[in-house]
Amino acid sequence: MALLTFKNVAKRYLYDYVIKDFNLEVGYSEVVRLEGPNGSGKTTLLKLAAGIERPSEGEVLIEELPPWHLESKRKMGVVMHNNMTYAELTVRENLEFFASLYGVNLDEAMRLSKEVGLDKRMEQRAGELSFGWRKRLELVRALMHNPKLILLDEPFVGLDTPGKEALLKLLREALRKGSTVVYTAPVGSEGRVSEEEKVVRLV
Ligand SMILES: Nc1ncnc2c1ncn2[C@@H]1O[C@H](COP(=O)(O)OP(=O)(O)OP(=O)(O)O)[C@@H](O)[C@H]1O
Repeated sequence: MALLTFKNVAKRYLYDYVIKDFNLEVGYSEVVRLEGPNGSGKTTLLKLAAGIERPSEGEVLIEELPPWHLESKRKMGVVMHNNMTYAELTVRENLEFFASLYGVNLDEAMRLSKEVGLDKRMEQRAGELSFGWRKRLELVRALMHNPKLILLDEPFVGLDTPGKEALLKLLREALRKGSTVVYTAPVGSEGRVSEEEKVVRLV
């Protein structure tokens, strides 16, 4: 059984098809890079995998269930362009809130925070963090429950070298533990999650 399956998937908004007849099987401990120009449907594919959007045709599955199923949601960690952490809460409050939401111990969030240097910013409000530090917080928020499937929309965009290194540190650790990573990247852009990643080109 694959971890993530797209079976003859199409997505259209009104009459315009963004995705047509898309098929992909992603296995365990794999890294898949969805690469394509602006507007090719990368974000749409991630939204379909995350259950944020439903396909117009075909089927998306996380193991054997649709991605909007609660059991599927528990298996995934998602970082899109919009932040899911709360601007008005401090870093610590956000982590406490999401840990209770996921029903996990705060220890893992604290450990991950330390790995990327967020431990020194615990009392800062999330809304006051710079782009790169907010991204680190989003990543810790997405990884604290050890998801099997990590979905990231253009994770390298806007990060400086230390930011990219922090991102790769956490992702490589998750991969070693058996997680799968699916991420999008603008065509020709730099930054790779893994040497052995599978590249899916969109047009
Ligand atoms: N909610 C929506 N309603 C209508 N059209 C949409 C909607 N969301 C996306 N689209 C259209 O779908 C197409 C693909 O968008 P998508 O964001 O998936 O592309 P992308 O490859 O991620 O692009 P980028 O690299 O610019 O982020 C675009 O033409 C976009 O205008």
